[in-house]
Amino acid sequence: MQMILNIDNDLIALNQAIKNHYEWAGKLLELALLGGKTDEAILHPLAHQRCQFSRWISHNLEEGHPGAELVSRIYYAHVIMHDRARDLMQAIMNTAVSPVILSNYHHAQQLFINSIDKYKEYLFESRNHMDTLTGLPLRHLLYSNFALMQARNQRAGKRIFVLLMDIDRFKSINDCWGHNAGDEVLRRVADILCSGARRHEPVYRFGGEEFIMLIEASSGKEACQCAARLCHHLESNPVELGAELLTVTVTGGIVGLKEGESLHDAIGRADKAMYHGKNTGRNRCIYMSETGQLMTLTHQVPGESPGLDPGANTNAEFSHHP
Ligand SMILES: Nc1nc2c(ncn2[C@@H]2O[C@H](COP(=O)(O)OP(=O)(O)OP(=O)(O)O)[C@@H](O)[C@H]2O)c(=O)[nH]1
Repeated sequence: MQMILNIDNDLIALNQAIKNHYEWAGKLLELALLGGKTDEAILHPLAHQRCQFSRWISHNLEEGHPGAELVSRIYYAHVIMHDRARDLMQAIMNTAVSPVILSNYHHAQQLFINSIDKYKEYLFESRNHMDTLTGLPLRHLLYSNFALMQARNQRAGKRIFVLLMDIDRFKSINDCWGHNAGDEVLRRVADILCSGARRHEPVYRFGGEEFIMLIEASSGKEACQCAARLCHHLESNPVELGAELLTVTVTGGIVGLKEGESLHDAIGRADKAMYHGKNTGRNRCIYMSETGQLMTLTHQVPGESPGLDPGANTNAEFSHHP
C-alpha cells in the first residue's frame, strides 16, 4: 500500500505549496493596488528559487521519478511566471503598465496553473489505477508511464526493457492454503518485489499472479542483472503463511524494446520468453534478443553478473510455444 500513501502525501504537499504561492500572489496584488514597500520575493532575479514552491519542485524533480517530466514542465512555467511578475511589478513602480505586460503576466499564470493541473491529473489517475489487493499500479498506468519514460529515454540515450514475471504454481497455493492465503501471498510478493526493485522502477500488477516492470538500462546485460537480482530477491525472502515459511518463485521473460516497437508487442515477446521458462522448469528468467534468440539467465546471485547461457538458446523449442 506504500505507493498509494506516497501519492496521497504528494497531493498534500502539492496543495500546501500551491497555498503558499497564492499568498505570494496575494502580496503582489496588494502592492499593485495599495502600493507600499516593494518585496524582494517578487523583484529579486532569482525569486523563483527563493519561493517556497521551488522547494516542492526540487523535491519532486528527481531524475527517474515517473512524473518527473510533468514536474519539469511546472518548473519552467514557475520560472516564467516569476519573470513576468517581476516585469509587472517593475512596470507598476515606474507607472508604465501596458496591456502587453499585463497579458504576459496573465499568460504565464495560466501556463503555471495548467502545468500543475496536468500533474494533479497524473496523480489522480495514478491513484485511481492502483490495485486494491496489492497496492500496486495496474496495467493502465504501465502504458501512461511508458509514454513518459520514452520521452525521457530519448534524451538520456537509455533503452527500455520489459520484464514480465509469473508466480510459479500459484494455483497449488490457492488449492492447499485457500484463496485468502493466496491473496496474502500476492500482497507479500508485491511488497518483496517492490523492496527489491530499483528506485523509480515501479512493479505493476499485470494480471492475476503476473507482475510487470519497465527497466531503464544502457545495455541488455544491465537489464538482465536487474531482472535476475529481482527474481533472486523474491526467492530468498520466504513468505510467512501462518507459522510456515513459503518460498515463492517466479518465472520471468525479459525483452528490450525494439526501435519503433509498441509496448503491447514487446509484452507479447516477453510473454513468449516467460512461457519458455515455464516449459523448461520454472524459477528462471529468460531473455529474448531482438532476433528472437532465447537465453536463460544463469547466475542469480546478488552482486554477481548473471550470465547469459548461450547453450540455452532454444529457438527450435521455442517455436512450440507461439
Ligand atoms: N488468491 C488469488 N488467486 C488468484 C488471483 N488471481 C488469479 N488467481 C489464481 O491464480 C491461479 C493461476 O494458476 P495457473 O494459471 O494455472 O498457473 P500456476 O498454478 O501459477 O502455474 P504456472 O504458472 O504454470 O507455474 C489460478 O488458480 C487463479 O485462480 C487473486 O487475485 N487471488
